[in-house]
Amino acid sequence: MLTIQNLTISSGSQLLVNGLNLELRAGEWLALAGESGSGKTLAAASIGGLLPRGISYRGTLNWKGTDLTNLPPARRRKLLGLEIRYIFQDYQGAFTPFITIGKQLDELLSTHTDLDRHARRALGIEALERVNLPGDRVYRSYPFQLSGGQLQRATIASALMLHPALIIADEPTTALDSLTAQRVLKLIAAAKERMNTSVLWITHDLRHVRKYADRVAVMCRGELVEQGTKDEVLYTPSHPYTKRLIAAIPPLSPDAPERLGQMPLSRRLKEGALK
Ligand SMILES: Nc1ncnc2c1ncn2[C@@H]1O[C@H](COP(=O)(O)OP(=O)(O)OP(=O)(O)O)[C@@H](O)[C@H]1O
Repeated sequence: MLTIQNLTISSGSQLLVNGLNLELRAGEWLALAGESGSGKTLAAASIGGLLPRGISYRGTLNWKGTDLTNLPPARRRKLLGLEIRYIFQDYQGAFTPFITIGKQLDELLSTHTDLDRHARRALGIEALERVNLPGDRVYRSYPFQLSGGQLQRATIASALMLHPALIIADEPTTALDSLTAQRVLKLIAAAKERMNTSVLWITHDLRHVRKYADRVAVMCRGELVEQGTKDEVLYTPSHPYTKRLIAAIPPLSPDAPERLGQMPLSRRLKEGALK
């Protein structure tokens, strides 16, 4: 479905991502993990043509047989409205501040569908209710009237509303408290089940990976150092960097750090340090 081959991203002479190869299948949740600065965000941004100014790339990006590197702007806008949707860590910037959530959902629907005003409103409210928000009220609200967690759920409602084939989620839970983060993960997992949506989940936190991902790819300093099924990467990591990343996962229970720290890695994982 999505194939990335030999993706190289640079800023002037500085190489930021080096020869990345990745494949994402329909209905699959791929976690792209790695420490801050390892190139995850840039790799994900290149898929939608969203690289910052001054950053260039080469390589092959293929989406369902379409070459993403040479898309005309109108086709790219349509692709990003309908088929591939991003969810970012900075959900505060996802909506324009002084336009109601409803109007912004309505604009998206009127751009990409032929639905009439009533059907668009109903669909917008339904999308908000699917992410457990009080649909009618949030539809009439301005972004600044919502809490951080509500706003992130509204961005997810917007991203899922048109049943995209791929969600690219760039650390969407980092700024949320852990309960809200769990809720967001569950919402995306439910959408994956319901609509066979593929998920590219960018994270530096491997704790969430065990529960939700099918496969894991690990980046270090711009290079892919390891990829495989979740179990392969988490339980039998082969690269020293992956081993360090897993060893650095904080234990879940505050009263058990020493006990967990003394356990062999495989047992720590099984005991839930990665839930
Ligand atoms: N606009 C830019 N201009 C120059 N260098 C950049 C730019 N954006 C990112 N970089 C550099 O590219 C490298 C990869 O950055 P990227 O944001 O992809 O990392 P990341 O793995 O997503 O990190 P994080 O988890 O902190 O988001 C870093 O060294 C970063 O400093």
